Amino acid sequence: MALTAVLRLPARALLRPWALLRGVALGRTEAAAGIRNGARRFGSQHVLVEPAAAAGVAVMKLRNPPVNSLSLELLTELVISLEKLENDKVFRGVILTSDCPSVFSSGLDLRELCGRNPARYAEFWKAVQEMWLRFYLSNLVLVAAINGACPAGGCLLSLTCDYRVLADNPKYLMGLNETLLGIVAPFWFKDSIMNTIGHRATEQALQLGSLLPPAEALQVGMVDQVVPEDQLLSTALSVMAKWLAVPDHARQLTKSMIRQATADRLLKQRDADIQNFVSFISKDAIQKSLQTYLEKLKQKKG
Ligand SMILES: CC/C=C\C/C=C\C/C=C\C=C\CC(=O)SCCNC(=O)CCNC(=O)[C@H](O)C(C)(C)COP(=O)(O)OP(=O)(O)OC[C@H]1O[C@@H](n2cnc3c(N)ncnc32)[C@H](O)[C@@H]1OP(=O)(O)O
Repeated sequence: MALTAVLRLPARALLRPWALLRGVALGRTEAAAGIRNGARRFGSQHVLVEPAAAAGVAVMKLRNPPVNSLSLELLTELVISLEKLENDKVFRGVILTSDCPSVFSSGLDLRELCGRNPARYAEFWKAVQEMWLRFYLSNLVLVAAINGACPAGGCLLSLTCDYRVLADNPKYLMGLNETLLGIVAPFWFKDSIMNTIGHRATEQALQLGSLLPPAEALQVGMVDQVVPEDQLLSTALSVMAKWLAVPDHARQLTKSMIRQATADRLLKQRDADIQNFVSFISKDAIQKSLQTYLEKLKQKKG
C-alpha cells in the first residue's frame, strides 16, 4: 500500500495495524483492507469479518467454496479471526454465518481425514480441538445465523454458539451424522449436543446420525429459532441486541460457569484425544469407509 494511501486512512485504522497488514498481504485495496464507509472490515482467505449495522457486532462469514468444508486453513483462520475480535474492545458479539450458497458448513474436510500421514492427522485434530475450545469458551456473544446445510463438524461449530437461528428451507439439514460415515463422534462432540438437546434426544440423534430438517431441529432444541431465509440476519441482530443488553461481566462469568466443566474434560486430555483420533482414523477399515463416502458424494452429481 502506498504511503499516500496509508496517510488517507482514518486514525483508528492505523491503531489496528493487523487489519491493514491483512489487506496488504492479500493485495487488496484500501477499502477492502479495512475501511469502508468508515467501518472496519478485515478478512483472510476463508473468513470474512465485517461490522454489522448494530454497534459492537461483527458478522463473521465462512467462505471456503463450494461447501465450507472445515480444512486446516479454515479452522486456523476462524480461530485467528475470533481472537482478533476478542482483542478489539469495540466488539461484544459475533454473528456467524456462511458466504457460500445453501451450505453453512459441510463439516470437517473429508480430504483431511483420508490418506494423510499421522503427523498431519494430529495437526488437523489439534486445530479442530482449538476451534471448538475457543468458540465454546468465547467471551463474546456468538449467534449462529445458519443459512444452509449444517452436518457434522458444521453442526458442532454452530453448537459452540450461544444461540442458533436457522433459515427455513427443507434442504437445510442439521445434525451430527458421524455414524453414517462409519465414524464415531468424540466425547466432546457428544457433550456439545447433549448440553443442547438433552440426554434422551442425544441417544437417538447421535446413534442414528440424524440430519434434521428445520422443524425437527427446532422441536428437539438443536436450534432456538427457525425463520424465513430473508429474515435470518435481522432476526440474528434482534437476538444479539437482547443478549447485549446484559452487562458483559455478569453474562461472561455465567457462561463460563455453565461451560467451563465441559471444556475442561477435553483440556485435561487433549493429547490423549489426539492420539485416539490418529489411531482411529488411520485404521484401514475407517479409511475405506471414508473413501467410499467421499466417492458417493462425488458420484451424486453424475
Ligand atoms: C473412538 C473415537 C475416537 C476419536 C474420534 C474419531 C473420529 C472422529 C472423526 C471425525 C469426525 C468428523 C466429523 C465431520 O465433520 S466429517 C464430515 C461429514 N460431512 C458430511 O457428511 C457432509 C457431506 N456433504 C454433503 O452432504 C453435501 O456436500 C452438502 C449437503 C453439504 C452440500 O450438498 P451440495 O449438493 O450443495 O454439494 P455437493 O455436490 O454434495 O458437494 C460439492 C463438492 O464438495 C465436496 N464435499 C462435500 N462435503 C465435503 C466435506 N465435508 N469435505 C470435503 N469435500 C466435501 C463434494 O464431494 C463435492 O466435490 P466435487 O465437486 O464432486 O469434487
